[in-house]
Amino acid sequence: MKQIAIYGASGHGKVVADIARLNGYDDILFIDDGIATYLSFERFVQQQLDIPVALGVGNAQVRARLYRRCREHGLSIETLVHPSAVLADGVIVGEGTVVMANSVVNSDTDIGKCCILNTSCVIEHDNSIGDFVHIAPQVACAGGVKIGDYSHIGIGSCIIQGITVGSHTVIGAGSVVVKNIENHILAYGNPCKPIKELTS
Ligand SMILES: CC(=O)SCCNC(=O)CCNC(=O)[C@H](O)C(C)(C)COP(=O)(O)OP(=O)(O)OC[C@H]1O[C@@H](n2cnc3c(N)ncnc32)[C@H](O)[C@@H]1OP(=O)(O)O
Repeated sequence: MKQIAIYGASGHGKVVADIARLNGYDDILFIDDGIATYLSFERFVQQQLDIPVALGVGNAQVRARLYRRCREHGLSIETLVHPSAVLADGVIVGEGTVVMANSVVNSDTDIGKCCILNTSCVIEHDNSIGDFVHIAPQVACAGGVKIGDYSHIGIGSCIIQGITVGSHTVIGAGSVVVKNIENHILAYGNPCKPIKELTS
């Protein structure tokens, strides 16, 4: 039996579990501190199971907190790639990142740690994606795009070549990003424009 724990038993956690199964993990347990039917993190640590943990939480701040907690306890954090995803030559995928079904990441792109590359996203060549970033389903990033840590690129958005999206920034669903967007900004629309500053 190949065991893994998924930290977070929400909808996102279920999809992560499915990818784990497709990577040969046939014994999956969920850790969740908010739902009594699942193992709490504290109880998981007490059991000293010595199995890897994958992060199953969509919110970037929470995911970062859970990542640090796991690292503090010396747990190994699994990186999961769906078998249908295509990762080109020279792609680096950081620890704890989950790459979902039908995603394509092209040459020489760096993906940070604990990112979510959600279903059917396309990250073209020479992108630089920071840590704890969520690229939602069907996002397309053209060549040479940079995205800072903790940012969320909303479902169905596209970003043209050479654009920089700052850190802690949220790009709303269906946006067309044709100009750089600063750190800590909520932006959306076609063309995508800053709407307001974000404090977290
Ligand atoms: C597998 C998964 O599910 S992964 C998750 C995928 N989901 C996403 O990526 C969602 C991304 N989130 C969004 O697009 C959200 O709408 C946000 C973050 C941009 C804004 O959310 P909120 O701050 O709650 O905005 P709210 O819903 O109150 O809307 C405020 C106004 O902005 C407009 N608005 C909200 N989002 C958008 C958007 N993406 N594009 C254009 N206008 C928008 C609304 O129509 C509303 O306009 P109004 O005041 O004229 O009525």
